[in-house]
Amino acid sequence: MNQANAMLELNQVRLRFKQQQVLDCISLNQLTGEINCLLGPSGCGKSTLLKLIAGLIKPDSGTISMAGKELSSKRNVIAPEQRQIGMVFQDLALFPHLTVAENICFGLYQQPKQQQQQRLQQLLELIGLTAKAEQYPSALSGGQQQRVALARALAPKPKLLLLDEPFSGFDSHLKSTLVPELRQILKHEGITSLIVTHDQHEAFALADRVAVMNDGQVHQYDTPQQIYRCPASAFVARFIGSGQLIAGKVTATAIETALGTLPLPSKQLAGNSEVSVLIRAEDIQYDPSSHISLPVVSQTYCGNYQRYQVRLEDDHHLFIHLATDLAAEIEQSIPIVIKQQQTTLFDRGL
Ligand SMILES: Nc1ncnc2c1ncn2[C@@H]1O[C@H](COP(=O)(O)OP(=O)(O)OP(=O)(O)O)[C@@H](O)[C@H]1O
Repeated sequence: MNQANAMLELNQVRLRFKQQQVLDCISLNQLTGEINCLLGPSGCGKSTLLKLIAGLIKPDSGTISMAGKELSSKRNVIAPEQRQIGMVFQDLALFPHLTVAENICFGLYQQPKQQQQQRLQQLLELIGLTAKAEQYPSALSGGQQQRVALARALAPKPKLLLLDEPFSGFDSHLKSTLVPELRQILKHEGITSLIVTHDQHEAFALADRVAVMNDGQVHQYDTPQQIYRCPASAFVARFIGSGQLIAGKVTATAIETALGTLPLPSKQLAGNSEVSVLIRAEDIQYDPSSHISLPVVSQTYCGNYQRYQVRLEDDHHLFIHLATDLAAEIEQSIPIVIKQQQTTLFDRGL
């Protein structure tokens, strides 16, 4: 990684709230112009980390730097308003008594009027709301308000933009258009952005790199492709793509599992014969010629596929996705094969 090109650097950042270690040794290195996401379950520390970067909270130890300049450390904390960091919070908080144009120009008051107008027109065009410039927020849809909040944060050209769950409260249909739109706007502006989300699909669609967090720690910081293909921990494997772990036994030539024999991975766990094997629902296929047949415990119709919960020999349950025309009943056995491109193993019990 090119350190000279880093916009945001977090080095071993730690924070406790009373007895709870909320952030534990967080190190990240975000490049200029990159979009990164903090992804993790509720309560893992994502928003707290954003507040530390914004300067609203001070770390117990570690350092936060932006463009090579130290922003926060035990001895030194630069005030939030002096950080050149833009923020969009969950509740958007547009000023209801100001028009769209006035909201967007809010952070530009120190600039000459003509410059303000130029930036305003540029941003209105970018967010596709030129016709709404004189409207008040109450006359806009949720998606339009979200775009205005984004334009307001982008207006002063911050060095870094922090967005906390920018799509919370939006339905999945609206999200599917807003998410790629947001990425396009951020890339067009070239603004380094860090976005908090608990939604994997959102993170994968938005980010160049994703930091997967749990219990105040970053488990993996990598591209969406690497995180999906090569999860660094059992937590990441389960959290991303609804991965499931089943028991496996390593022999000299293969891995024996309840779903059959799988090839040995290129990278093995040292000296461990009892392992957990990552299985994704989409890697399992219906095959009438298979000698492995698993009884159905429950089924859910999901439109373009059917989600079955099946029982393994060791009584553990597994989810598989099969074509909707199969229509298997409860306790009926389904013959399946596993088609994995690669085998991913973890220590048993993780
Ligand atoms: N001011 C505070 N005082 C004490 N504990 C706090 C405070 N703020 C957050 N916490 C605790 O810190 C942990 C992390 O909270 P945080 O809001 O950062 O999580 P999150 O990952 O953003 O969750 P969510 O996705 O639900 O917003 C939680 O256990 C929370 O209860």
